[in-house]
Amino acid sequence: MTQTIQSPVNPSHAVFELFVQAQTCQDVKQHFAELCRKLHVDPKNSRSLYSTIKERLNFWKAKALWAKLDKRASQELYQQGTACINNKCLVLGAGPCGLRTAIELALLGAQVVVLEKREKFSRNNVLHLWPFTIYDLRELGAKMFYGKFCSGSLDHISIRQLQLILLKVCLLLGVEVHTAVEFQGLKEPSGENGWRAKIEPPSHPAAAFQFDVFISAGGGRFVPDGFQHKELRGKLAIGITANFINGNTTAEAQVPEISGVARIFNQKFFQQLLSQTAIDLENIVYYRDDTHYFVMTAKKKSLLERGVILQDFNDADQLLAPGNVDHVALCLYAHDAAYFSTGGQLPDLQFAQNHARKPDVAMFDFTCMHRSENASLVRERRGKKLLIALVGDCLVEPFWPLGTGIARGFLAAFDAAWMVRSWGMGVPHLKLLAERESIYQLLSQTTTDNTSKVYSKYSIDPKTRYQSVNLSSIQTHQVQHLYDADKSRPTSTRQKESGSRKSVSGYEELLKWCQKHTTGHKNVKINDFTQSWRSGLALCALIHHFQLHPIDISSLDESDSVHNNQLAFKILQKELGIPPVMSPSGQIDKLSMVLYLTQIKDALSLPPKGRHLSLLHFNEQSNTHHASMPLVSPEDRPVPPPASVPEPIETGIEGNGELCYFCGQTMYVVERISAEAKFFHRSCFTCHHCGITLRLGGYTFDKNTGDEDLRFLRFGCLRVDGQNRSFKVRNVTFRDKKMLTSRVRPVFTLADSMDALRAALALSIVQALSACLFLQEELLLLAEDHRRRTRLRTGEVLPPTGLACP
Ligand SMILES: NC(=O)C1=CN([C@@H]2O[C@H](COP(=O)(O)OP(=O)(O)OC[C@H]3O[C@@H](n4cnc5c(N)ncnc54)[C@H](OP(=O)(O)O)[C@@H]3O)[C@@H](O)[C@H]2O)C=CC1
Repeated sequence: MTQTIQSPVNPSHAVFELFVQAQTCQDVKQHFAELCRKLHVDPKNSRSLYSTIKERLNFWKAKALWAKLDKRASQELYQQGTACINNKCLVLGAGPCGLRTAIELALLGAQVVVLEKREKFSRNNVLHLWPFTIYDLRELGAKMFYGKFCSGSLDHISIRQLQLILLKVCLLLGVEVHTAVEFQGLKEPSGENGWRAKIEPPSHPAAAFQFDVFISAGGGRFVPDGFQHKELRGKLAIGITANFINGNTTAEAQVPEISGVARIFNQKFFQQLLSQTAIDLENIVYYRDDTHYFVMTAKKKSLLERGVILQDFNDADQLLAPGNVDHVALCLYAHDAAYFSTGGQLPDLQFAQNHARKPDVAMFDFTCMHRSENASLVRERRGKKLLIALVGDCLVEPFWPLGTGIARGFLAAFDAAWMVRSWGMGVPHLKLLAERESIYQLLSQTTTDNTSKVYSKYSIDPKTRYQSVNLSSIQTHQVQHLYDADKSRPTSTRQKESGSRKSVSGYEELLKWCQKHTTGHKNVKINDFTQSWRSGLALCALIHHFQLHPIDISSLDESDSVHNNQLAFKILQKELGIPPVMSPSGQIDKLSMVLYLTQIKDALSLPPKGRHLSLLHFNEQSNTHHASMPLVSPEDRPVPPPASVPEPIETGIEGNGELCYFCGQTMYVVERISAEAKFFHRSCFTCHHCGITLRLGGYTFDKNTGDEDLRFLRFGCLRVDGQNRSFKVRNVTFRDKKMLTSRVRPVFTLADSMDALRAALALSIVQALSACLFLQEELLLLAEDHRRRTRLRTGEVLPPTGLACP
């Protein structure tokens, strides 16, 4: 029976009010349970919960919230809450990202259960919000739940408040949120049961929940089984966070916030701080929220001098181990820094309490970032498939000083929900994995500038958020390893155990494939990945065998390796879209060659229409060659050539046509790096002053300010004896003016190289892996470097200079 409640004295209105205003996780859950009781709603009926509450709670204040939630729920892609009607999702972690994902899954119509091991929401630390997150949260009713939400120019919120807002929305949408429940692993299907979770306490009802989607949002240190996390550690940078009680007095409200002051912008401030307090900082931020929140980067030397760190160690873990930190001295350090930086306007600074009821001050090494190699996988046991996806810090830990954490966390939450939608709608698992990984490639590059500004159009559809997104940059054959159908052991274990064995067999397999498809060609004998390819004839033989382009192979001169290689590189780039990875005249690097040949093999193993489009440019002449081909098995048989005239291959243009900024010579993918929108050989990136090889992120630069075209850049070492060096202008001109202003190029570089990286990873060859990890490190540094320079230009706070140094 429908019960409509309109009286202003209706008790359910009062309970609703209590629910809206509740300021602890327990209160929120308790008032929500009470609201359900008052409205005679069974909270277990998750799918109809929201509509029933809405129907029965006809309260003006609630209606304003319903209007917002209805607006979001009316987006077509949710299909009126039926897109995932048959899916059951378990979300690990009730941090902001887990809860935000849960909301989207509920809107898609899935049954959603969230597990959180903490009993309380107690994190005072404050998160920087990008404009789209502010818009998104407003549209979910944030302002109603938390009146102070982003008022005025505020663009931050405490983690605790954010969790409370999202928890309230979750509960209204029928999400079950269980706190004080720890996820301990997945239980494989057995008997009639599907996938379940092993949890603590084991008797908790959530242990019986069977699901087909598992979202891991357990934070930065949580690595679900089957995923590989990569750690990127920069030069030591010690972060300190401190929260002080906000008495919300008028005097406190007048103290200006510090959205970020970095040493390089205010030398005087930091020098005075040092001389008056012996505190040496790289930067400091102050936000006034539920608490007075300070976060700063401190120099090790000053921490040692003030007795915060007891003993000096090179290893960061040892250095910051609890036993090596004097907590009282740390509190004093944070207090003095906060007091000084607010000009003494907060005279009565008292620490707020953390979850352990201790002064809320923490010190950590925040240069260490974790990032998952992939965003998703599908596991199948006993015919039951489970989609697993990562979101939030569990997927990519943010580089703290950039304030990107929650924005990228929400983007990943939307992306994961988009994948679950495809899953619910029956998209083949390899296709949705490939799409998810394609989108994941963009995540670390996202900024407020390169994401859409039309926030009102944001949805879980990636195209509404990313300005340019290629949903198929990763193809299904590249994600086969993310489909784990092994019945006995998890992927991670198998990978660890068989890594090296697979590498060896991977080499052999590739070698055999090359031998098989080049037999019968004069002067071609393949028995390794270096010497056998030197003359270029082996590559030409492969091209000839597969009839990628007509080559008169008998006319090629074995001694003219440069010409032969140039010819092969051009054809392979044109016909298969595979760029050369080395110079036609240079040394052959085994790893590069393996990578190159694997890409060729992969491309040629695809059905003809899956190859590069330009395969269509075969002609009758190719047929002639076909007749003279050696015999091949049916599955290897060359593609029947369509009729058209092949474009002539100019061998005079080398490689992919990019020239090094410094030496002007051609660059190949593996030897190319970039800084300040300039591209150059790794070996050419040297200090102008002393000639030492520079690392990405570990350099400084200056430009000739008198030159309007910014034509001359000088690069050099970061520091010598504490002083920035001065450099003479390097007299180099650009060949391509487009390079001068293009700030987007590093992003393309990243994407290009990530493709190469993924191809190499697919090889599962140990050498390839280690080299690629190195490459990825460089790429991450490159991305940070790019952001760093952007922030430098826009005058925002910068991380300390040492941060970007590898
Ligand atoms: N100090 C700071 O300022 C921090 C900021 N953040 C920021 O918060 C934002 C959101 O982060 P998000 O990705 O949601 O991650 P969070 O760390 O906020 O949330 C993850 C939650 O999952 C819990 N959890 C971990 N393992 C388990 C388990 N096995 N079973 C049940 N619960 C578990 C964690 O508890 P527990 O924490 O006890 O492990 C935590 O409460 C990001 O912007 C991030 O950068 C995140 C962490 C710290």
